[in-house]
Amino acid sequence: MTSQQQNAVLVSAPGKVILFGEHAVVYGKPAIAASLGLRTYSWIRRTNDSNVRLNLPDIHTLPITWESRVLAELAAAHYRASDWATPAVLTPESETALSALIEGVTTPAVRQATLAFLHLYLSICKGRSDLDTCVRSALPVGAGLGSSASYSVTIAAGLLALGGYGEDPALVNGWAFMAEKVIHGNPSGVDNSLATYGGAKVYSHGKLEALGGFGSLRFMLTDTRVPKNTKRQVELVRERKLRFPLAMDLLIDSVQGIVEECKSLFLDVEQKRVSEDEMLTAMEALIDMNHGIMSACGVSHPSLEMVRLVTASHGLRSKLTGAGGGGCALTLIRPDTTRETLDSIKERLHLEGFMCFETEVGGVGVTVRSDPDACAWDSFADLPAAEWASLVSTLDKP
Ligand SMILES: Nc1ncnc2c1ncn2[C@@H]1O[C@H](COP(=O)(O)OP(=O)(O)O)[C@@H](O)[C@H]1O
Ligand SMILES: C[C@@](O)(CCOP(=O)(O)O)CC(=O)O
Ligand SMILES: [Mg+2]
Repeated sequence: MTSQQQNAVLVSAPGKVILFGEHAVVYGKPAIAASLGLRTYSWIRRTNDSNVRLNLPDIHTLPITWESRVLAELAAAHYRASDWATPAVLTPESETALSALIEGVTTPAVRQATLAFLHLYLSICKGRSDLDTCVRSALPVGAGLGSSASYSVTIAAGLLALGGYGEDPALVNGWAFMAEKVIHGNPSGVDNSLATYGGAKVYSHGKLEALGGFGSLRFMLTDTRVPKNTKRQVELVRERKLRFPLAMDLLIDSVQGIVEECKSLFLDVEQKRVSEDEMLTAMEALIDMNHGIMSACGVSHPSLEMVRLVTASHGLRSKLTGAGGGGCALTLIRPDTTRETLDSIKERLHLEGFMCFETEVGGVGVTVRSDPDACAWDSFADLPAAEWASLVSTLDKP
């Protein structure tokens, strides 16, 4: 633990893209995922105004403010036994107590984010610090790119650093997982692990293993802008699994097979047993198979099928990525795909109201800065989107 408390921190953490294994990973199967170049930024500073303020300009216009005294009383009543060094889940009793603090907040997205923040603040800071927190993301929120996990990681890392409890990634990841539980219900842990550690990895049972080969692939992401909620999507799969266990267990096992096939493909390329071209063709088949299984699990959406259709008409393969039901699709770009082809795919998808982008994968995980320049961001919340994007693009270059 670095014992020095900070007055202000600027924390950032990446979103993620899942290549294979979403949903099945909730049932203990491995998943292949990588961090994204798009990140969430949390700016947290101490104040002496007897308040705790949370500003979430991406999803809520006004900051939400609590008196620190009220939070300290709540911490004494419900968080007495909790300890910053031991990540703990939000209990139903504490949730009821916290809900009373956000009675006026009716939007589910804002409630989930606020509850997650309060749980971390009360566990780690125990209501003892007056704080201003502002979170802004370059990621689309609720689109399958792990915004909830990068949000959780930045809050956890920021509160731990501000309290002088150091920057231990395992601890940050542990608390972020608890915040993800507040937002998702039953997360696998893949998203918060990627947001904490970054890179291109295989995630299995809480552990990450580096995966060579992934970084050399090129992808396009398409945000269908159809809103989805991960908690609901995970529940849908669970309901279907309860209703049809014999069929669903086999589908979930097949996803594990796809992940294993992908791992061995990367190995084959590394050891020159297959050519790059053969690997890409096989990868395309795996993308089709994984998407088909997700569709059979009930988590596709007509908008995602539209992305598949449009990209397939230009010879490219796509699958949903993340929880599905809307959100993003991932398209594998072949090295011989021309700029004109990509432009015409994007043009066609824009006509559907979708947004396409290409971004780096495999960059750094969470970073915490406490230098005055980075932290004196008084206009953090108010900068117009374009200026804000150009400011953050200068930070966290891997
Ligand atoms: N920048 C942000 N500001 C406030 N809340 C956020 C932000 N990013 C994520 N969240 C929280 O995470 C939720 C989205 O999580 P989720 O449904 O898992 O989608 P995803 O993780 O795929 O973006 C939001 O509804 C909100 O509660
Ligand atoms: C569906 C799932 O596998 C990934 C969810 O990712 P996202 O919240 O849609 O970015 C759930 C999980 O792993 O916790
Ligand atoms: Mg999420």
